[in-house]
Amino acid sequence: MPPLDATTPRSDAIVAVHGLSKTYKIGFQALKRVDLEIRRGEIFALLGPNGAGKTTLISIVCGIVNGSEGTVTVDGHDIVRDYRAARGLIGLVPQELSTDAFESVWATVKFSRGLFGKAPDPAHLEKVLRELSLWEKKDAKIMTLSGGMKRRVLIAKALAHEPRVLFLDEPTAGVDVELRHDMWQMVRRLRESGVTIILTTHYIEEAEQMADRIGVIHRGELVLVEDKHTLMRKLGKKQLSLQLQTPLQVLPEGLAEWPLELSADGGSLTYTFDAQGEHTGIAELLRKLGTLGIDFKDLHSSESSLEDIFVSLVRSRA
Ligand SMILES: Nc1ncnc2c1ncn2[C@@H]1O[C@H](COP(=O)(O)OP(=O)(O)OP(=O)(O)O)[C@@H](O)[C@H]1O
Repeated sequence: MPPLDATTPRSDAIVAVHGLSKTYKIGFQALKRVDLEIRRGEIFALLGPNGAGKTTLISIVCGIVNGSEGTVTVDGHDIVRDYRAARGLIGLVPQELSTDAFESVWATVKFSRGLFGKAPDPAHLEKVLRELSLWEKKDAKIMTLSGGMKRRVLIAKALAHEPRVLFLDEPTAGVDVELRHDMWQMVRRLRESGVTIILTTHYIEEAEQMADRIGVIHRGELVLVEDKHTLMRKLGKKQLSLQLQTPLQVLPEGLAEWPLELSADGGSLTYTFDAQGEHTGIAELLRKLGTLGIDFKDLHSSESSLEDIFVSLVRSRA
């Protein structure tokens, strides 16, 4: 099925992926004709269960893995024909640090910039290190840093050559809450400075907090690309819970046609309805309860989270 993306006019795209497939040598197809356009200046979250193909997709765009079919351009530069120009626009924050542990923070970040043939710019590197709260550690050897600091070094390395597009592969996997929030703030600041951000994550909360748009990848297929708020509105459900004055033993017959659930103790009724629908049915339900003599002492409503939506999407395709 093609992704449900009616949202991206072409001229906006800073990364354009068309018909991208990847079959690994062992014959496993990790990506199936993926079409995706990332808009200039957005934060795009790529969600998917383990093994869905997120890292494969990122690795192809960054030139680490070769695609089998299809094209990818970064700001108009084809990643194969025009590799150096395309790669120079990209910063990649991988999951693991593979830098020499005996190097200082400053040396490793300086080296990263040099890799892209950029002229030395100590002022830029200082700015990056300061923004990541690494300036005090600039002379420390990588091996002496905490796990959180090492993560920051990964980001500093990726930003050393002033990329226009930053890929973050599971940026906050295994980091504590404080660092996670610091990272979110940093990502937002980067976006404000005009950098386009693409992140993969298992943490739905991260996508919910950060992303402008969300792509869901499942078994190598991009099954959906949508504006975050539209996604939550479109696929979200709302629930109305009523705390009953007197517990019910069973759901009365008069309510059989309503999508209602009675709690195990009979003390509350939950009504699930389409959050987007014009007609919620709440007024009728409350009238019906009145005529049946069912009184309630409290009521509250809740909306499904992105997590509920994601789980039901992936489940429906299992
Ligand atoms: N070099 C390889 N050779 C063969 N199969 C591979 C190779 N690299 C990845 N795969 C397979 O391709 C599929 C997609 O892997 P990928 O790492 O892209 O998934 P992912 O969505 O990033 O998963 P995770 O969230 O676990 O990191 C997996 O089934 C994986 O086993």
